[in-house]
Amino acid sequence: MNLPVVQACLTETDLTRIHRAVSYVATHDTHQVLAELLPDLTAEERDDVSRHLVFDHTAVLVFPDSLDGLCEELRRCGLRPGPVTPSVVVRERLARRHGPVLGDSPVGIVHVAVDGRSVEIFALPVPPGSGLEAVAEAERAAEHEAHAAFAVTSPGAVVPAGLRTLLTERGGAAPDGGGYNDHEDVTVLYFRTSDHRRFELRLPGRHEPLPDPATALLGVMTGAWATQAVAAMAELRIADHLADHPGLTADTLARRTGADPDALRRLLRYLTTLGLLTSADGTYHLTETGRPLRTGTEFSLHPLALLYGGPFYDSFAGLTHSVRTGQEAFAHRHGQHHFPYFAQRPGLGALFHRAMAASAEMFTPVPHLVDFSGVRRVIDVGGGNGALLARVLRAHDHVEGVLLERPEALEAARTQLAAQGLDRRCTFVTGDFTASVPGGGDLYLLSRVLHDWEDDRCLTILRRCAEAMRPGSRLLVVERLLPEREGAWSTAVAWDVHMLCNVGGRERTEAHYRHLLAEAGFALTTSHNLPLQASLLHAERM
Ligand SMILES: C[S@@+](CC[C@H](N)C(=O)[O-])C[C@H]1O[C@@H](n2cnc3c(N)ncnc32)[C@H](O)[C@@H]1O
Repeated sequence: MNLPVVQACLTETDLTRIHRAVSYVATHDTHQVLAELLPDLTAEERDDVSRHLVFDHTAVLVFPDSLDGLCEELRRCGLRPGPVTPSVVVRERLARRHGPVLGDSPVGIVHVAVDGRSVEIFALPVPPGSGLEAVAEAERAAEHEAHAAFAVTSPGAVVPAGLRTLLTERGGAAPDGGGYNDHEDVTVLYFRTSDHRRFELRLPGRHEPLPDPATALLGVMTGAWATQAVAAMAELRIADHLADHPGLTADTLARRTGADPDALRRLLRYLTTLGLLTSADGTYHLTETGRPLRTGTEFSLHPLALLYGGPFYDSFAGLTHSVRTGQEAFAHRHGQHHFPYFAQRPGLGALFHRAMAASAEMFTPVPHLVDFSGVRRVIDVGGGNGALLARVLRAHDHVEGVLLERPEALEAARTQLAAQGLDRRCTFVTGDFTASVPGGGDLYLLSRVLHDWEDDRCLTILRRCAEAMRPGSRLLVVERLLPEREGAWSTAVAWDVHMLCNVGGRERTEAHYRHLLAEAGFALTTSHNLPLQASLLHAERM
């Protein structure tokens, strides 16, 4: 007997993609999908998130001969398709990507139930001779419409707002459109993970849409304006005025800072939207974010605001030059590397050292993370204004210090340590760490030095240290570490571009430092997290 010939409506590839989606839904729970999509969230954060949402479905776009044929074929495979409904959103997205070739071809949606969840199958019919084969091929390769979807289970506005913040700021996901669907009374928000996978949040009710792509991009593009607004706030010492007299009006502030009242009011309004000030009834107050711009406080960010809005800002305009050539734009723009440039301009040099001290909070735990019992002498190589060495000497009375620096920086260090009564326990040495490093230390410090240089120069500095050290003596490295996973969020990623553009150095992963240290004769033993996303690497001279 001849069996009826069943005409396949889906290609083998599309059928496999549907089966893969079904098996994914059947074998993954909310936790597993979150872990796959957002590996940067901690386990606690994922637990928190999964209290407010559940994994609902995955989606796949296929290209059957016809929508009826698709449902028949799904049934033949043992799947139970629901009714086909038209998909306006996916049709529009396809039309945007492929233009008029799409004509008025419909796009259907059909859901297949899988263990209480579902697979959402979008289908663009591609009958033979329709001319849509190239569209199908391109879409299969790019998988633009594939996504995982979570249904948010907590009603109200608070949870969705918190989820958005956590997913974008901690999870590294980027908003990718969405909108309100009034048939279902659901708001759908799309996100892209850092490795470009797409997921969707389905929120019951109407919620603020995420910024449209152009608005989001404009926000990024105008970041330089924010840098300058903060620098102007620093130059005018607005934070000091408002800290001394909270609730000043723009007119009073203008009189006290010598500014134009209308222009200042406009600046203050912008700073308010940036979160540095609040305003009520025409009076202004500092926020917690604005407070570190006060001068004369420990860890004041005032000098850093001036530096980032000043010479480093100018050279950031040459970032494309840096990217084309691999050379720092600072030297291209100012004619010299920043160390000699600042050295010839004492005001700028002093500003640089004060700016480095602004982040000295990262050093606070260092004296307690290391065993100093057998340490008599600590050598701080490129010690800047001595902020780290001072903390070590203050915490450990029996330790004496040696600070190696360029001549112009040594005075700042001497003054700092003298102000704390520590200069008698410290020797100040002028020198060049690429030529030699003082011997006789039990412990060596290299804080925020290696990130200033490319690998070759780092190896030279590390080898000079190794030559000065006895086998078994220790080296501590303080740096911001790049995340090992490409695409993961970290402040080090932005600073790496700053190092490229302004300094000619780079930020590195822990593995990169381990490799450099090994090349120079050190074994990296442990690492600790420090405040401000810095790390302390412990290495031993082999
Ligand atoms: C980024 S700062 C870090 C300062 C300090 N260790 C800290 O963490 O605050 C780098 C320091 O290296 C010093 N430096 C640069 N080239 C040097 C050289 N060839 N020899 C000694 N010190 C140098 C600079 O003067 C600067 O103070």
